[in-house]
Amino acid sequence: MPDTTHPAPDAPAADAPAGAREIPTLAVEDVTVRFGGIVALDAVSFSVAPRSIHALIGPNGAGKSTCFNAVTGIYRPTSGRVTLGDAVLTDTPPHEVARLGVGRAFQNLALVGGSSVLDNVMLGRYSLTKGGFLSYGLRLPRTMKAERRHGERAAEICDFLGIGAHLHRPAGVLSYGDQKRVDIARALAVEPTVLLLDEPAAGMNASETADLARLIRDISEGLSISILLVEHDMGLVMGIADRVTVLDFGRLIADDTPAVVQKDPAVIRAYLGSVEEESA
Ligand SMILES: Nc1ncnc2c1ncn2[C@@H]1O[C@H](COP(=O)(O)OP(=O)(O)OP(=O)(O)O)[C@@H](O)[C@H]1O
Repeated sequence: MPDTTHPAPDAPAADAPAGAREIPTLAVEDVTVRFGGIVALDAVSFSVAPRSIHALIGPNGAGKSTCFNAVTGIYRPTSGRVTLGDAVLTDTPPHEVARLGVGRAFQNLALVGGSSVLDNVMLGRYSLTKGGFLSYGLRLPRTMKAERRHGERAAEICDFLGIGAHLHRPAGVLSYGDQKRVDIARALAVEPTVLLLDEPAAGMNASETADLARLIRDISEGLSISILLVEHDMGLVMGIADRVTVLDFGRLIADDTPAVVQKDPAVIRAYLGSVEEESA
């Protein structure tokens, strides 16, 4: 992936919800999620401080994806709640969660490969419009003016992520690293106050992962938003996170700075245990 060389885009357009960029705390409060007899999350609580890079880690099956899905309203917790400032995300339908300031990039690229980079990023933008996707389909004059403005903003975000040169190319022909950037651009197109990144380094080699670490720092510093990151690459996590929450079998076993978490005996045991299970 190329380095990010462009300055951060200006503050969001006037009709974007993030407005003057007050960044609220994301709080997971005593959240339990059960699937039949499986307790995927067991009374988990932690907070993502405004403008921090916060990692959520744990061995396979620890409950990380379940936690992301609870934050984005895809799963309803059995008990507990998730708040973003005053908004209760767990009372909000999934399609409204983006509008409240939560952007999510996915583990498996969910791009429309045959559509242009710009069109893919604009898909994120439609959640900000009053009429949504349908009003654009009808091509009303007012909506076409708004579409131009949204298109300009989407292009700015792509510039910031170093993919501005590819705006009109089909997303599917880009390198894996650049497709990942398109996915992140689409998540940023909702003008989030918190960006959720689900295993962004999966499938990347060491040099792509180093580029990604720089990109995540650039997003954090340039856009001044919070980032919650699920990631298995410990080098990446420990290198960029301000704080690390560790889950094991659905329970929170550590929540501290990277330096403290790395030395935590419960964390070491959880990871060693998972390695022993895999090799047994
Ligand atoms: N929709 C579901 N139905 C039933 N069980 C589920 C569902 N989603 C997750 N689980 C179970 O909940 C537990 C936590 O799974 P989850 O996918 O959240 O873990 P994870 O930490 O994201 O794992 P990985 O690192 O492998 O992606 C696992 O036991 C999993 O099998």
